[in-house]
Amino acid sequence: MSDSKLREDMCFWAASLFDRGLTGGASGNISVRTSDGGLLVTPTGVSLGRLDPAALSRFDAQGQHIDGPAPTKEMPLHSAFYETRTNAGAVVHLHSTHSVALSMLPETDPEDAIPPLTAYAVMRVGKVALLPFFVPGDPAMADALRGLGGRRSAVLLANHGPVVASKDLEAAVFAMEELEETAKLALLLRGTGAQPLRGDQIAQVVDKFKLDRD
Ligand SMILES: O=C(O)[C@@H](O)C(=O)COP(=O)(O)O
Ligand SMILES: [Zn+2]
Repeated sequence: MSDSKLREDMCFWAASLFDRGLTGGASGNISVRTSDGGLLVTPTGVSLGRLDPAALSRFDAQGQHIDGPAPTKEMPLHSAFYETRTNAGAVVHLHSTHSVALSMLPETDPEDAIPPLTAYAVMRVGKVALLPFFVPGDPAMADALRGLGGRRSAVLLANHGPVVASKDLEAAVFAMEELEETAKLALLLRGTGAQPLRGDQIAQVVDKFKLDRD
């Protein structure tokens, strides 16, 4: 895909996420792989609702900032995803309300923070690891992600928000939407005795769609 189409897509999806209230203020950030192996990255401190396609940060394939404004402070986290999941084509981080709420509940399983409530969540999101709280921009967050060895395409940062990597930007946005909807369902169903999918049901979905889920 051309650089200009990627820029347009980033601004389109960023505005769509912002307009739907999935992240507010200047929160959240997005990066996308370019055809030359570099990255286009949202600038720090800018609302996802007001991105300018001509004002995105650009990195070369060696990870050097080559033009555009200063990138998101979460660049180490985005880089850690690309390092450990070599087929990742996009990374999206938001402060979506229900996911943030779930990250703070004592019963949230750090190994499986977004419960497998529906087949679509299993297909789009997979198992989500809960990472501890870090101050935004702390490179230690990237080290914690590296510690997962690329086994997870989505993580939930405690008291902060979700981060998703996927093959391209549209897939990352779809996964993020499903992660947030599943977190919302989990909160709605809290204390009702509602059951997530059983292991054998998850295995059927994994088998049919040839997914990775360990
Ligand atoms: O929570 C934070 O401060 C960051 O993780 C964030 O969401 C926005 O930071 P920038 O991308 O540096 O604007
Ligand atoms: Zn954030």
